[in-house]
Amino acid sequence: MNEERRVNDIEYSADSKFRNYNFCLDKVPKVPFDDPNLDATILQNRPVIITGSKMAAPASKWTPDYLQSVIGNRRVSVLASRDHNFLFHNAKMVNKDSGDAPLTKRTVMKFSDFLKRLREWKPGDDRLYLQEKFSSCLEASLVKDYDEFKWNWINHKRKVYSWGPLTSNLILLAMDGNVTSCHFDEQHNLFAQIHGYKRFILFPPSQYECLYPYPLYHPCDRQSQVNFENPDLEKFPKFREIEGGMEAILGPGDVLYVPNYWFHHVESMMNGGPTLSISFWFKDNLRKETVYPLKDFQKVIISRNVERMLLELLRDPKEVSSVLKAMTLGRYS
Ligand SMILES: O=C(O)CCC(=O)C(=O)O
Ligand SMILES: [Fe+2]
Repeated sequence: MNEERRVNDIEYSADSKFRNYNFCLDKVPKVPFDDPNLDATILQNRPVIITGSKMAAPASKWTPDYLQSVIGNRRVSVLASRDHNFLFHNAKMVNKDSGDAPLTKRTVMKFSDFLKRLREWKPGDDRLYLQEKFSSCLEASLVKDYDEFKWNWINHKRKVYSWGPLTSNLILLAMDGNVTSCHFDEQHNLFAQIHGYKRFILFPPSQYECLYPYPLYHPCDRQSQVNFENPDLEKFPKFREIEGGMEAILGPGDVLYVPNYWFHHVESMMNGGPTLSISFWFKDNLRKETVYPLKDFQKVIISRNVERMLLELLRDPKEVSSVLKAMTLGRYS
C-alpha cells in the first residue's frame, strides 16, 4: 500500500483488527452525552463511552498534514520502541533501579522529522509514538481550535462529579498497531478519540493483586508487570484469577471516561493508519468526605502511601517485604 496515502487519509481497511488476548471482557456501555444516566455511571467510578459530545471536535482538522503546516518546526516528545509494546518508563527514576534497560525510550525531535519517519517506516524500524502535553505545542492556530473545545460542557461535568480543575492534556499520535502497556493513572481521564480506532482493555482497582504493578520506586511504577501476550504465570500466578475486565472500542468523536486507578491497556487498530487522541486529566476532589466502607481505589491509595513511607524510612526496597511480613503474618493473617 502507498505509505503516503496511508498516513494522510487515515483509512480503515477490511483486514484491520486488534490483538488477541486470553481473557473474557464485558463491553463498556456507550451512552449519549445528554443521557440522564451518564452522570450516575461516572459518579460510581465506572468506565463509559460518551457519544456525541463534540467535546474536542475542532481537533478533527488536526490531520498529520495540518499539524505539519502548523507545528512542523516544533520539537515534540516521541517514544520509540523496538516492538509494538510501549511500556512507560520514567527516566528520572532510572538511577534508583536495579538496571533493566528500558525497551521504550523517550526522544525529542521536530514534528516534521517525526512525520517523515512515520511515512518512511518499514518493518524492523523502531516504532514511534508522539506523546506531548498540549501546553508545550501551543501555537496560535491550535490554541484557537483548543479554545473552541466544549469547555462549558466539560466544566459543568467536572463540577457535577466534584473533580478538581483540568491538570493537563496529552496529545497522542500513534502508529497503527502501537500498544500502551497496562497501567493505572492517579487522575480521572476524559479520553477523546479524534482520528482512527483504539481499543481499551480496562480492569478495576480491585484487580491490583492480579496485575502485579511494579514497585513504587521503580521507573515503571503504576505499570503492570504482566505481559498480556505471554503472561509468566509462575511469577504472577494470580493473573489466572483476573476478572472484571472490560473492553471499549473508540472511534472518532467518542470520549471514554477512564476512572482514576482503573488499569488500562490501549491499542491502536492494526492497519488502520495513525491514530490521534487527546486525554483530559482531572484530579479527584480530595476534600470530599470519606465514606466507609472504603472503595477499592482508596485502598490502592493507602497501600501506595504505606509503601512510600516504608521506602523512605528503610531506604532499601529489599527490606520492605520482610518488614511487612513481620508486621502481618500470624498477627493479621
Ligand atoms: O492512548 C494510549 O495509548 C494511552 C493513553 C493513556 O494511557 C491515558 O490517556 O491515560
Ligand atoms: Fe493512562
